Amino acid sequence: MLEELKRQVYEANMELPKRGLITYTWGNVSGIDRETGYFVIKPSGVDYDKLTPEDMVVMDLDGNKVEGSLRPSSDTPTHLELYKKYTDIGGIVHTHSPEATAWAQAGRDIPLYGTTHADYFYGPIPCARSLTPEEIDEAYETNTGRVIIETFEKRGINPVYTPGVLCTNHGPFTWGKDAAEAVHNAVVLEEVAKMATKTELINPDVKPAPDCIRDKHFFRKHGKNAYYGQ
Ligand SMILES: O=C(CO)[C@@H](O)[C@H](O)COP(=O)(O)O
Repeated sequence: MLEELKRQVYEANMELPKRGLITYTWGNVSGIDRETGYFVIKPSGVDYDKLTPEDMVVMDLDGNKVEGSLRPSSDTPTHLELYKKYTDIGGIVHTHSPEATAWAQAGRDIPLYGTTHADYFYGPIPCARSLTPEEIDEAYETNTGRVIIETFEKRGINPVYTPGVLCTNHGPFTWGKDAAEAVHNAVVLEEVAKMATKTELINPDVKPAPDCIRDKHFFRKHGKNAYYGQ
């Protein structure tokens, strides 16, 4: 089932090593078919050079495996929480890309310092709080998804306009209208993280760009209602 979605998700997963975003199996991509409510995700722990479209695992929104001989990614519960909450999201990526993961480990938002950032993210890329020991022991990946949602709700951030987040002590998650766009946003997030690190090294007193740069660049590229087909 969902052979075309499996192919799209497979190809999106294979883009991660091509773009230098992952080492070994440190990452995963999924995509959802909103008609069936099933989503397709990379299997856990499989080397990327051994992956095939047939290896992709099909899950339902109750967290049950619908099809697939392999175990779904260990981050599947995080993808699941985000798909259940945000019906505009069609694809999700998680990586341990080094620049973005360094900001996540530092527990810092990535400030909006320039137009490259503003073209894709309407404001700082938020860093979700670390999980409590109880949350980690209870259900690490599920609670990672819930803390992402908590971060966006508490800070009034629109996940359609800011399609990415850093998870403290872990790494970045990005999303988009489909798996390919989620990967595109993951690549941009890593580049923006790299630029921000260098920006602060060059000028430790640097201030975020004015809101007019954010507004002009983001909405020029995405429009107020064009994002995700809204
Ligand atoms: O953070 C972790 C493990 O600590 C995960 O994100 C893995 O890096 C990816 O695992 P699989 O997708 O292969 O299960």
